[in-house]
Amino acid sequence: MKNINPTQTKAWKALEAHFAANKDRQLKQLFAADPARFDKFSTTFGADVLVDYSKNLITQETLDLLIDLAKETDLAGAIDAMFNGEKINQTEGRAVLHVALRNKADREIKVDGKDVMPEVKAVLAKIKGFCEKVIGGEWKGYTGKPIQHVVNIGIGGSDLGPVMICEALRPYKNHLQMHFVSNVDGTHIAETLKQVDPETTLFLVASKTFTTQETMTNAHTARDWFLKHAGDKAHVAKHFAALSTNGKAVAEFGIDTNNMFEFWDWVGGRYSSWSAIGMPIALSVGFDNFDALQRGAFEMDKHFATTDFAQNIPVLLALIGIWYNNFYGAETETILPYDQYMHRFAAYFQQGNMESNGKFVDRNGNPVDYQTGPIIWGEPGTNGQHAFYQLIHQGTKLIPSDFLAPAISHNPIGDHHPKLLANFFAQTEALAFGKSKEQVEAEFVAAGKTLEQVKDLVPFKVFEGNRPTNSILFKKLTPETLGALIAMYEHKIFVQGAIWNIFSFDQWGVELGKQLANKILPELNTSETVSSHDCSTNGLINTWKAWK
Ligand SMILES: O=P(O)(O)OC[C@H]1O[C@@H](O)[C@@H](O)[C@@H](O)[C@@H]1O
Repeated sequence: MKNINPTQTKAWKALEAHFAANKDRQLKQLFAADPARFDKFSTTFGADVLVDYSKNLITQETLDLLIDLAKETDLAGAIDAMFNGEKINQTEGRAVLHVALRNKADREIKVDGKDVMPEVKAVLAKIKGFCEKVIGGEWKGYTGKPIQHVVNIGIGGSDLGPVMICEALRPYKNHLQMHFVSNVDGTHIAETLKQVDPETTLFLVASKTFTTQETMTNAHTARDWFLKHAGDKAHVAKHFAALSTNGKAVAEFGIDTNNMFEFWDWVGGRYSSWSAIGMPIALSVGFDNFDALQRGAFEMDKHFATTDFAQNIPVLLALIGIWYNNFYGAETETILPYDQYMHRFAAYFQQGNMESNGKFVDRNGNPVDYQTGPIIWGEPGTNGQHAFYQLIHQGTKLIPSDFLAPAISHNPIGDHHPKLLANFFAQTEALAFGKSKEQVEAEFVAAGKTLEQVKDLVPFKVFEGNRPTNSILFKKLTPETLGALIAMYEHKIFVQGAIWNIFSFDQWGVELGKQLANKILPELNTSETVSSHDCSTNGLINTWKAWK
């Protein structure tokens, strides 16, 4: 991967000039000037996904300049480096190969000269066999009963993906009851254990490192609870499995290594749902659907790796994001799925994006003097409409938004889906074109008011519009389509990190808090007044000691 400061490129300077000359650009005018704008600025992925990026503050010239930026910063080289297993996660000395986990082609992918595909396939086959036994009822608990409940214990990348995907694929789920415990707050495990039966529960301890405080604490509590009921430690083997890269720690915990499903250090936590970390998905919807999810992602990988930037969906979305982030000064982006099954999708990419590109140091180790990753947030429509859309429509901040919706609902009840989609279509229209003072006045007049009567109210009812959006309409939320959408956002993040010249696959920013918490924990276990910190931290700890 080349090491190029994006702001020093010719393309960046040209983009700055282009922005300065066009910063008052209006979507209304862009659409009025070109009735074919939708045809020019929308594209399809296969037969099932339409990406409409026409409601963005861009022209062909903007896109051409952004593509120049991608070329000048050697995005093509970065893509090749990732797909070929180069150690692009340099601060951890690791390759970045979530694409290998879903590589359905007969393509070798080498790390340190060794093809990783045989191991990937072997673990997938082991997951398949295990899932078949558990789902089929052949895998029995310590009293001979089949498994009914699966409790995944993991956090961050070892939780968010499986939760999000299991929720999104609910229409495909079988009889197994899925539970997810992540928070170290005892409430999370306590409330979960109330719902399950030790005789019919399988615990999955999901941790890449198998050292994460939250996960290990919850796993120990789960094992203690289980042993209180089951008595004999030999029964642990029937009720605990591990999803991890750390075989030694798994064995020390007491999990039978036959029940360990391995992955590798070249799988980033937030990109690990495709690995053994995806076991809850395979258990919940069956291995074939997990495979279909991977196939959808693989199709997006092929598209990403082989399509010209001008038609490359993750590249286009990334470049448009850079346009707002680095030229318009937008701080945040929303992800707004009009699909209740996707209710954790934004939360998933909050980690995916913010942990990847929340970096202030470039690949030389120097602080950057430009903006990097945006703040990602969102909720499903239409709930968001009745909560925070006010600010997107009429606030003072520019919030580029992605709207996603399925054409066909899994639950076609009455007229729910047309109503949902009417909102989906209406919102991007309202955001783009707004409502002018003249329109507001005309509405009042039509309702029998005089302009004099309403003049004080008019300004509050005006929508400036010109708020940019992408619309991603897909046929139905199938495993394949979900896989493709996830991979699309993964690659968008990759493209942005590559252009910003940052390392997207480490996460040192999570370490300091962990370190300090480890230092504070023993201090909480004494009755002494604490004075080793700043006065605020001391004050908080000592008040807690007085109150507990
Ligand atoms: O899977 P383990 O190792 O438990 O890590 C869980 C999570 O920990 C956090 O601190 C982050 O580093 C995440 O990227 C990671 O997914």
